[in-house]
Amino acid sequence: MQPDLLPGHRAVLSLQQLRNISPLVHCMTNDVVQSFTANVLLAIGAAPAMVIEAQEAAQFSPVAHALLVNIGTLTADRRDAMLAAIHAANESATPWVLDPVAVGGLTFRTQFAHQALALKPAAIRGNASEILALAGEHSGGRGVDSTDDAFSALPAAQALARLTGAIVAVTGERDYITDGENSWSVSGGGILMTRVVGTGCALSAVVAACCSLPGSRLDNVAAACQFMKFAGQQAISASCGPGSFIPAFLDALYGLNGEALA
Ligand SMILES: Nc1ncnc2c1ncn2[C@@H]1O[C@H](COP(=O)(O)OP(=O)(O)O)[C@@H](O)[C@H]1O
Ligand SMILES: Cc1ncsc1CCOP(=O)(O)O
Ligand SMILES: [Mg+2]
Repeated sequence: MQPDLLPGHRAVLSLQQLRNISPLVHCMTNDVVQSFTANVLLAIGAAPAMVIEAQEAAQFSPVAHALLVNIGTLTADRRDAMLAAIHAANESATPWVLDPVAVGGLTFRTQFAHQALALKPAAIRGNASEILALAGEHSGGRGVDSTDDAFSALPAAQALARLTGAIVAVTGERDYITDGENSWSVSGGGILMTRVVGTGCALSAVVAACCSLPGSRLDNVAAACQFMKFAGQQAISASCGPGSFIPAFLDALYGLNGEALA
């Protein structure tokens, strides 16, 4: 059975809090999406900082409102820096989010992802193939892209949430967000969102921002997914291909307002 859609008023509440607090998000993300991720956070009203040196990362994560760990271009040095940042974040109760890019097919990042899972992420955001792989189930995946359907990965997302205590968001044509017991679905967006690089990675950064907000973490993570779906859909209407989508998407995130979301 499809979970209920996140009610509009829940997304509105999260947007108000996001704009009031403007969370500072410590991003440890991949080389491909640094600038896009920073621009998405700024456009929506949060504040990015990409701090990656191990000693600085451990110093910075306790100061930030949230930490993003994205394994898209993982190296041994980055793994060490990420672990240092995660441990420091946990000591200061800073929520951290895992984006398990292309987990499953590649051994080094898969080992790291499992090591990180034991360190209690507040949320995990991935495409369907990534969530299936992380949950130890048979999955497809083609490089960083999913070949599985998000709804088919919902049981794996629920199992992963119960196992780790994280909110798990599995994205695709519809997004599903679960704490293992309760789940929301989020609709919107469009296929053009998969024809530019970094929408998933940037969503994970927005998820991190929303994990720092007061109230229900399940609802706040679902709201993050709703912001991106909604802005994506608006941007698709206003653009004619990937090139014009990106500026339209940033404009739509900047212009998100409660009235439209509700
Ligand atoms: N077929 C689709 N239709 C509408 N939105 C989509 C579709 N596929 C992905 N999205 C949206 O694109 C963004 C990135 O999701 P996804 O492609 O699943 O992640 P990733 O980029 O990590 O593979 C999310 O906001 C998701 O909801
Ligand atoms: C193409 C690519 N290669 C390594 S990380 C990365 C970016 C993936 O971005 P997203 O998961 O948001 O599509
Ligand atoms: Mg991804």
